[in-house]
This record gives sequence, structure tokens and C-alpha cells, in this order.
Amino acid sequence: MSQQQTLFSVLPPQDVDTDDCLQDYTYLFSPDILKDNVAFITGGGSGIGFRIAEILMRHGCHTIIASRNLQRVSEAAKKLTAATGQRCLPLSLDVRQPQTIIAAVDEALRQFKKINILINNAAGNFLCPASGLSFNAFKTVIDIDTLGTFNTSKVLFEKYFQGHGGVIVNITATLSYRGQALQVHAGTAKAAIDAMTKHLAVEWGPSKVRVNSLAPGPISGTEGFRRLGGLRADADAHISMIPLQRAGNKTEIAHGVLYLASPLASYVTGTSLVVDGGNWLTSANHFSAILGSASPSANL
Ligand SMILES: CC/C=C\C/C=C\C/C=C\C/C=C\C/C=C\C/C=C\C=C\C(=O)SCCNC(=O)CCNC(=O)[C@H](O)C(C)(C)COP(=O)(O)OP(=O)(O)OC[C@H]1O[C@@H](n2cnc3c(N)ncnc32)[C@H](O)[C@@H]1OP(=O)(O)O
Ligand SMILES: NC(=O)C1=CN([C@@H]2O[C@H](COP(=O)(O)OP(=O)(O)OC[C@H]3O[C@@H](n4cnc5c(N)ncnc54)[C@H](OP(=O)(O)O)[C@@H]3O)[C@@H](O)[C@H]2O)C=CC1
Repeated sequence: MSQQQTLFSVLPPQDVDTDDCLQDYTYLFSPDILKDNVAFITGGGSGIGFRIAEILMRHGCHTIIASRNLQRVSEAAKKLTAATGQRCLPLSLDVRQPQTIIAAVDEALRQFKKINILINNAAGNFLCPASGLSFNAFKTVIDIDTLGTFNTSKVLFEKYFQGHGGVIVNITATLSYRGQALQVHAGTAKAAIDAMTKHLAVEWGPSKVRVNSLAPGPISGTEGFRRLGGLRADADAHISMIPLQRAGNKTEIAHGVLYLASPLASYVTGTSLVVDGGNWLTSANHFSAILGSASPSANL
């Protein structure tokens, strides 16, 4: 067996660090596995959400990408349609405000007549010690991540999935698995989404709705990586502690989402897929490892 064949299962697929489409794409899944499906992706104008939109579209899916900044999603939609030939509708919403979600979903259904897939990807995060978090800072992250995921899932369920079935993929994180320092707000918010995933999978399974979550590790070319990894004096040392010895890329997360959203996962519901190269098992978990030195500062 050649070395290339040996490495086949751990080599990362192509990616680019900016919010641009891939120059080349090698298909691993059937190119029409999501043909004529429609996906609603919150936070689809940047980072991981943008790449999820691209990969789903490359597999035959149309998308709606929705976030607060209409200009950002509009520019992203043009790039995505140019690269894939599929329709992409940019819409503005704030997942903390149910009325804006209802308006966006109504518009999406008016234009596409159906929505088969929901990706709850919108989130907010920053590094901050628990004692430095203001009450509003903690609440803000819970509101965006946890309530935002519930709000959007409920609107989609009531407006379409309840009568037609559907798939929900919630983007979470491994932060709570070992109580990650400086991350009580995001870790708590994402753990609640993992719990919500199970509750909704049980309640909505009989309506033919599958609900799963996907927890990425550190993913290069993302705002999350810049905010959480950017301050690390020892970023290389951190990477070398990851069992697979590298950060992940956005295409790898999108491939996990594609699997969960596709008929390949037809009997998979109520579970969480960790895509982190083994990171949470081995990463250092104390202030100085994350910041280079302990800091009581609230705004990092
Ligand atoms: C090389 C290794 C790489 C990584 C590993 C290194 C370190 C991490 C360690 C381990 C992790 C291990 C594995 C996982 C790896 C990585 C990541 C895991 C999870 C990532 C999750 C993400 O969500 S990433 C997404 C990042 N993107 C965004 O956050 C974009 C959206 N964000 C925003 O809009 C804002 O930042 C917001 C969240 C603050 C919301 O904005 P808005 O509604 O406008 O709110 P504000 O009015 O501005 O603020 C509200 C209150 O919050 C306070 N605040 C804001 N910023 C901070 C801060 N930086 N620190 C403290 N407090 C903050 C603000 O003051 C307001 O409070 P008041 O009391 O003043 O009202
Ligand atoms: N990057 C990483 O290494 C990791 C990321 N994750 C998760 O991956 C997902 C994507 O993160 P990443 O790509 O790094 O970060 P980004 O900041 O690029 O993505 C977050 C997106 O959410 C949108 N958003 C934020 N707040 C709201 C809101 N109130 N209403 C609607 N949309 C909102 C933002 O758009 P806008 O500002 O226009 O609203 C943005 O497009 C998140 O769920 C994150 O928690 C998990 C683990 C690791």
C-alpha cells in the first residue's frame, strides 16, 4: 500500500481561510445526494456556516442564509451561487427575535415552497473568566446560542417540518465536556443545545424530523478560531497536543453536516457528532495555557 493510500483517511480536504468558495472540490459523496432539497442556515454568511452552505449547494441543495448583517449574507449569496449554480437567498434575522425568524421563514417558504433542512449555526463567543463576565454578557451568549436555536427550530417545525418532516443539525462545541476555562457562557449555552437536541429528537421523531448536533474542534479560517486561539502564545504547542496534530478545516465540518443532513444518516437522531481530531480529550485546560498568563480582564 502506498503512503498516500495509508494517509487517505486523515488528510484534510481542500479549504481556503477566507469567506470565499473553494477553487477545486473533489466529491466524496454522491454529487446529487441533496438534489432539490432546500436548507435554511443561520449565520451562513461567514466562517463555518458559509462553507456548510457551499458544500450543501455543491450537492444539489438550494439554501437560505440568514443573519443580522444583510450586506454580509448578500455578498456571500452571490459568491455561493456563482460557484455552485444553485439558488441562495440571503435574509436578515436576529435569532433572539422570533418575529424576525418568522418573517424570514415566511419569505423563504414563499420563494422555495419548502424547507427540508435547518442548520442552527449562529453563535456568539469570546474568552472571558466567569468572574469577569457581566450578567448581560452571559445572557447574551445564552440568548444567541441556546434560545436562538430553540426559536429557529420551533418556527421551522410549526411552519413546515411538522407536516412534511425535516432534518435539523445544531452546531455545538466540546467546551462543556471538561469545563473549559474562560468559556462558562459558551460551554453552558452549547451543552443546553446538546440537551435540546435529544428532547426535540424524541418529541419530533414521530413527525419524521431528525435532530442531531455536530461539535467542531478548533477550525482554521474562522472567527471562533481567531477569538479563542488568537491570543495563545503557544498555538503551535496546542496544535501538537491534538491527537491528529492539526486544526480542522471548514470543509471537514461541512462534510459532517452533509452526512447528518443526508439520507446516509436516515436512522440517526438525538445524537452528537464530534469533529475535533480528538482535541477535547487532550487539550490543556487552564488560564495560563490559554492566555499565556492568567488574566482577570473581562474583555479579551
Ligand atoms: C490554537 C488553538 C485554538 C483554539 C483553542 C484555544 C482556546 C480555546 C480553548 C479551548 C477550546 C477547545 C475546543 C474548541 C475550540 C474552539 C471554539 C469553540 C466554540 C466556539 C464558539 C463560537 O461561537 S465561535 C463564534 C464567534 N463569532 C462571534 O462571536 C460572532 C458574533 N458575536 C457577536 O456578535 C458579539 O461578539 C457578541 C457575542 C458579544 C454579541 O453581540 P451584541 O449582541 O452586539 O452584544 P454586545 O452589546 O456587544 O455585548 C453584550 C454583552 O457582552 C459583553 N461582551 C461583549 N464582548 C465581550 C468580551 N469580549 N468579553 C467580555 N464581555 C463581553 C458586553 O460588554 C455586553 O455586556 P454589558 O454588561 O456591557 O452590557
Ligand atoms: N470556529 C471554531 O473553531 C468553532 C466554532 N464552533 C461553532 O461554529 C459555528 C460557527 O462559528 P464560526 O464560523 O467560527 O463564527 P462566525 O462568527 O463566522 O459565525 C457566527 C455567525 O452567526 C451569526 N450571528 C451571530 N449572532 C447572530 C444573531 N443574533 N442572529 C443571527 N445570526 C447571528 C453571524 O452573522 P451576523 O454577525 O451577520 O449576525 C455569523 O455569521 C458557531 O455555532 C460556533 O459556536 C464550535 C466550535 C469551534
